Amino acid sequence: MGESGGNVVDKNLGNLETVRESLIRQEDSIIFSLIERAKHPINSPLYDDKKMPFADDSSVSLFHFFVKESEVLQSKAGCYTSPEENAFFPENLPPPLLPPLNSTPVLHPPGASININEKILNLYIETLLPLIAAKGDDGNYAVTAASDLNCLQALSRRIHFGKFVAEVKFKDCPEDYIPAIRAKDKDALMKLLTFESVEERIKKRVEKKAMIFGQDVDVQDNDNKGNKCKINPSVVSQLYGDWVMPLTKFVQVEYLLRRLD
Ligand SMILES: C=C(O[C@@H]1C=C(C(=O)O)C=C[C@H]1O)C(=O)O
Repeated sequence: MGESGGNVVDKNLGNLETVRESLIRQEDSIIFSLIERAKHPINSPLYDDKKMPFADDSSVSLFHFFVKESEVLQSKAGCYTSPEENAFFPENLPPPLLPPLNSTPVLHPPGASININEKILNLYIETLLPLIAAKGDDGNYAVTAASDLNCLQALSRRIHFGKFVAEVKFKDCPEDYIPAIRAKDKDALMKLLTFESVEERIKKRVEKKAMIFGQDVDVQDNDNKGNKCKINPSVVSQLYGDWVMPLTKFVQVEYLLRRLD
């Protein structure tokens, strides 16, 4: 679960720089999880609700079953008491078995419950998987599902971190945001919170990280040029540009719209 480096939950929120540092650290988690997933081919029967009927519930895929049951366990262990974690199947999750830690909530409650995991899940299966996993079937379905869960949780954590980014931006300059929030002007909010130069730097950095993290390392070979990458670095840059950053900004806008409730 969460390892966003400098947990923002029970410290004060810090500033935009601290929040951005956490996003940078989360890039590593996302890229490593994608590299792990790329070890296996797509394994499409895993996602098919008709190919793997279960005795208890024949209408869900093994993937769905794996994610849902993992979240049941994680919920009992208290994972979803953290505002950084959002479940993919939040309905009817069991309560934590341990008493909650005392922490001061950082997020404004109406925006804290924003959850766009359904969108993330669909995009992951429909769009991202075919870009990072080769065609084919190696039969390792359960291991593949565990790997999917890691990718999904890393992506979800990063995208929903937009709530913390938005909170910091709002606190820094409430006078800029309040008129746009009152007017429910999504375009104006999007403009206020967007920093194009930061986004360009992120796309370049994740591409470079994917190239470095995805190399084979040989002790005798100092020059890794020509090494094949385990995931295509330009796909990671595309993933961030077309998807991760737009969704993080979507979360930021949704959060800000509820900021004065
Ligand atoms: C997260 C931020 O807000 C926006 C979204 C970004 C992202 O998702 O990485 C990057 C820059 C901003 O346009 C930020 O300002 O750091």
